[in-house]
Amino acid sequence: MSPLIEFRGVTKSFGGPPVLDGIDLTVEAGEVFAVIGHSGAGKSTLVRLVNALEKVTSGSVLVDGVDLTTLSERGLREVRLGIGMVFQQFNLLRSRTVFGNIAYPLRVAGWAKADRERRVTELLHFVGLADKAWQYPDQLSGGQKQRVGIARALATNPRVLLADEATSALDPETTAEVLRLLKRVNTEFGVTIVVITHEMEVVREIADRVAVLESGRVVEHGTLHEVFTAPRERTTKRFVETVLRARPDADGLAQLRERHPGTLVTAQVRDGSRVGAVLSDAGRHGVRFEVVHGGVKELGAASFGSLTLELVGADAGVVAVVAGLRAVTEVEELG
Ligand SMILES: Nc1ncnc2c1ncn2[C@@H]1O[C@H](COP(=O)(O)OP(=O)(O)OP(=O)(O)O)[C@@H](O)[C@H]1O
Repeated sequence: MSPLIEFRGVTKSFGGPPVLDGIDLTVEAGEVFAVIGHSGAGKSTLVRLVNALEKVTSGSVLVDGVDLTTLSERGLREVRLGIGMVFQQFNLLRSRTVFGNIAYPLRVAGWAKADRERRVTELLHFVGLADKAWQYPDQLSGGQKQRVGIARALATNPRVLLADEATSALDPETTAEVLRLLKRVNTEFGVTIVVITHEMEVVREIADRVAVLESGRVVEHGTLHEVFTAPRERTTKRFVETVLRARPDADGLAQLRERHPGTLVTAQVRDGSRVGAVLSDAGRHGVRFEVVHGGVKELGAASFGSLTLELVGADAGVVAVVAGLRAVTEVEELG
């Protein structure tokens, strides 16, 4: 892979204190890169720098090796042609049909009528809306509108798709559908995707790598696996916990204790961590176990999660099982 988008020491201010402060990030060609952060962290500003809707205050943004600060307005227009954008509120033209919306950027780019029709038809099939070509945006559901938005963004064959909170206006099921479509855009067309979101579930579903933005700074970044399984920063840990409640909180623990007087431990579960093998051996130590909290989710090609277990048996047996678990994964005894 090679860098397609690079932020080098980027600072952006609108006159007051910086909204982005010393951003160094690289998005590789062909990946899905997510930027997660709370409202006001600077996410939208970060993507607007990529298609030069905003200009850096200092530092530089490179797209395909070209420093945007060196380009004329004409040069920037050319770069923008290679970048598609998908919005939270879809931004469709209400007065145009689905077909007309998808064809619009092709008109602007001067495509001939026959080429436009071929391309739009192709895209309508790709996003599964061939039967809606002559409907108007107001006749569509939110998920359908976003599929039109994605088709329109892809019309001119961009190399990069910027999706700014593209699923934030959608319910969870529709969100999953739209994310699957974005993933297909990435795998079938090789389009590099930058996803801006405040939802860790979106990151889990789609991203290869993720950066966590807080008050204009990247506080943590890494592969999906790194960030989910070993988050370092408080903000990141909180985001991860929104996807998977790693261990019971204080109230939950108090309730669990009432029902489960045995030893409570939380064990991390990953592919190949052999937690199951250790537990199936617990009987040999005279220990029974019960899963009382937790969950396991897919993370790219792997699984991750945590299980809180009640272990019941003689002290020596419980100690042996906990030692067995510790030999294969991280274990926390809940006090
Ligand atoms: N054109 C502008 N002029 C002045 N301040 C701006 C401008 N655009 C953004 N800001 C400020 O920059 C900060 C970051 O905004 P930004 O929209 O990038 O954050 P965000 O993480 O995308 O948040 P949200 O999800 O709420 O949009 C905010 O404090 C915002 O008020």
